[in-house]
Amino acid sequence: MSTALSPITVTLTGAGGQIGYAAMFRIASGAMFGPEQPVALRLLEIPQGVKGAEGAALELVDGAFPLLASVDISTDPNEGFAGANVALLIGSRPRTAGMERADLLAANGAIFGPQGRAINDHAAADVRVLVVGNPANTNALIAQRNAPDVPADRFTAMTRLDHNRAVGLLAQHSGAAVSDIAGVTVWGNHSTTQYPDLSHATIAGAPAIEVVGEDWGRGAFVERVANRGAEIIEVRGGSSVASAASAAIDHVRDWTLGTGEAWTSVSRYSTGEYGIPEGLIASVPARAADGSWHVVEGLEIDAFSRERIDASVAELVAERDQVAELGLIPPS
Ligand SMILES: NC(=O)c1ccc[n+]([C@@H]2O[C@H](COP(=O)([O-])OP(=O)(O)OC[C@H]3O[C@@H](n4cnc5c(N)ncnc54)[C@H](O)[C@@H]3O)[C@@H](O)[C@H]2O)c1
Ligand SMILES: O=C(O)C[C@H](O)C(=O)O
Repeated sequence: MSTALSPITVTLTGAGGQIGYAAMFRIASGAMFGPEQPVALRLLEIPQGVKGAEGAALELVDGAFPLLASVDISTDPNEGFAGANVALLIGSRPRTAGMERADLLAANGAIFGPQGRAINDHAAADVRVLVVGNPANTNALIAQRNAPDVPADRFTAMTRLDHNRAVGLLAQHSGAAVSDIAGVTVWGNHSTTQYPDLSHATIAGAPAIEVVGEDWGRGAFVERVANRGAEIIEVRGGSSVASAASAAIDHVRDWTLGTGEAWTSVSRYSTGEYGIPEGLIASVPARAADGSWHVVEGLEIDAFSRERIDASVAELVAERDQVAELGLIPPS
């Protein structure tokens, strides 16, 4: 199919890895921007991962995707982010045996600092960044703080997978359809301190917490969603891949095309909403319109929710302070 629209350039880091592989074919097929919008893919890897990206690029050719305008592979962030409209930062340094949290943050700082600078200097003026690689929120903070010329609200981290998990598990538990569920929020960090909150959620218009009961809705449900990543690792023998790629596509699609009245969960640059310190990349309820996220404001937060949100935000503050001590973000 030929079309008059010019391609949107999407740069994927970690393109030779699992999530990159699962994401790129769906992006090429139109799942991210719709069935009319061509895409140009830029695959950014490190030398050890480049063969995986090359293999995927061969398969992209074999997919004969009508919307796929081009595929380029690079190991140089300055080249890989050149002209990027959307940057999916998936590649990161996983925690290995014996590694302390500070070592993990330092190793990722060495990735996300330079990538932030490359985005700052070479991406398109409208660039939108989604960080998937863990620890996603603090990696996004590092990238954002190293990109002073890019508006801060263009940097986001992925809590859409947590949001989708919450919606999926709520549907499964209640027997409702996913499409009947609204108003779920995941607050805080993409970690086990996150708070999947049903206080404002509805199932077919009825308050979710009344349908499922407070014991489950504020007990087992919260723990299951927060620990779902570990559950997947235990059952699959590896961390979530297709659901993570799908959530990344949902996040960017909503950001670009809008959510309408429904809200979702996005880790975005805080401007102080709900008492979250300014400058943290924290998960909040948000709608998207005209290419921007808008925090859903005015939700009532009861004592239980306040405590859970504060605990997750405290973890983000601690991570921020650690990367500041390591010199990975410039002083504020
Ligand atoms: N936020 C979320 O909800 C969520 C969900 C699932 C996984 N994750 C995280 O996503 C990340 C990727 O997962 P995966 O399963 O694809 O891992 P993977 O190991 O299969 O792939 C990672 C790829 O990143 C590449 N890479 C490493 N450093 C890079 C750099 N500086 N530039 C470009 N590429 C680089 C590696 O070579 C590798 O090919 C992990 O950190 C994982 O923990 C996040
Ligand atoms: O939990 C993990 O370590 C992987 C990933 O962040 C996930 O949520 O599946």
